Amino acid sequence: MQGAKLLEGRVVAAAVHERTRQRVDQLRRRGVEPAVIFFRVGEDPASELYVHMKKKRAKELGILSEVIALPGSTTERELLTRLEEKNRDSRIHGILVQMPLPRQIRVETVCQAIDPSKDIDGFHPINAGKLLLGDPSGFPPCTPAGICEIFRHYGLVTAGAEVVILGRSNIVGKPLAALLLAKGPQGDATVTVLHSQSRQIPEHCRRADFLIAALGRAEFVRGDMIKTGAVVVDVGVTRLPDPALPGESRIVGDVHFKEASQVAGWLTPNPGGVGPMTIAMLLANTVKAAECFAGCGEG
Ligand SMILES: Nc1nc(=O)c2c([nH]1)NC[C@@H]1CN(c3ccc(C(=O)N[C@@H](CCC(=O)O)C(=O)O)cc3)C=[N+]21
Repeated sequence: MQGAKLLEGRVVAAAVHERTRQRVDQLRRRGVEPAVIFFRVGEDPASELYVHMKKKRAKELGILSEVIALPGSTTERELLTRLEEKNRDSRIHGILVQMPLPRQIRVETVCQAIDPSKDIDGFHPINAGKLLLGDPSGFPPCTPAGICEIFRHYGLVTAGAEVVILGRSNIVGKPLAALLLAKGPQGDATVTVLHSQSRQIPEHCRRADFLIAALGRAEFVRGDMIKTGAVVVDVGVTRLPDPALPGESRIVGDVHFKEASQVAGWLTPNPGGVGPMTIAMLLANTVKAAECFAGCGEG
């Protein structure tokens, strides 16, 4: 057995972007200019890169975007004041606050401060609740939604399958479990969520028809933890110094790619897998917010 087929997030993301661009054009014909605000607090090279990529993509799709970069010393109150301004601004359809945030700013407070109808990350408790209840009017979190979109694109059906998720974060593990439990061809799964206190992790993993690694530990998933022919999705992003290029870093996922590619049936590359999907779903959510605002939503 060798040579897992690649789940090319970059290709799927391009298809999502194309549909988003058509929706932007439709909105513009009706006089609505979709617009998004990206808040960034403090100096973090990775955050700067991510926000830059989001802004560049938004521009390509005809979505207006503005980056508000605040100093690392910004207080929670100051950030909330800036958020409230944008909540009230009817020209703005989407608001994102880039994570991670400096210590003095609480993530929960910030997530609750964003108007749920502009919460394109899907982090507000209202949107988290809608997700859990299967109410499609909310915003699904972008990384989990992107993973389901990859499955849909490649015709991979999770209905009835054993899905094992490694990691229980509020951003990936928990919302992904909710999406995969929902009714539908990219749902209806038997979901197991593993975490740092779980026992017999390799045994659980070996039972998985779909294995999603989102725990943030470099190359945690080895070949012997994967069922032959399984679908393996690597969400992890650990930056390690690149031995080949001194001073540079390289991305290492949560999956040992080489070993996994000998056993898995399908595998996401990393980079080029889940990452581009996160941005694609973020901009799709922005357009959904603008459509809802304009009263022409697709639901
Ligand atoms: N409020 C908030 N929402 C987010 O969605 C959010 C966030 N904060 N904080 C950080 C994480 C991370 N994230 C990524 C987006 C794109 C790539 C991506 O496109 N990565 C490229 C590689 C880029 C590179 O070279 O580093 C790839 O995987 O091919 C990765 C990671 C969004 N995040």
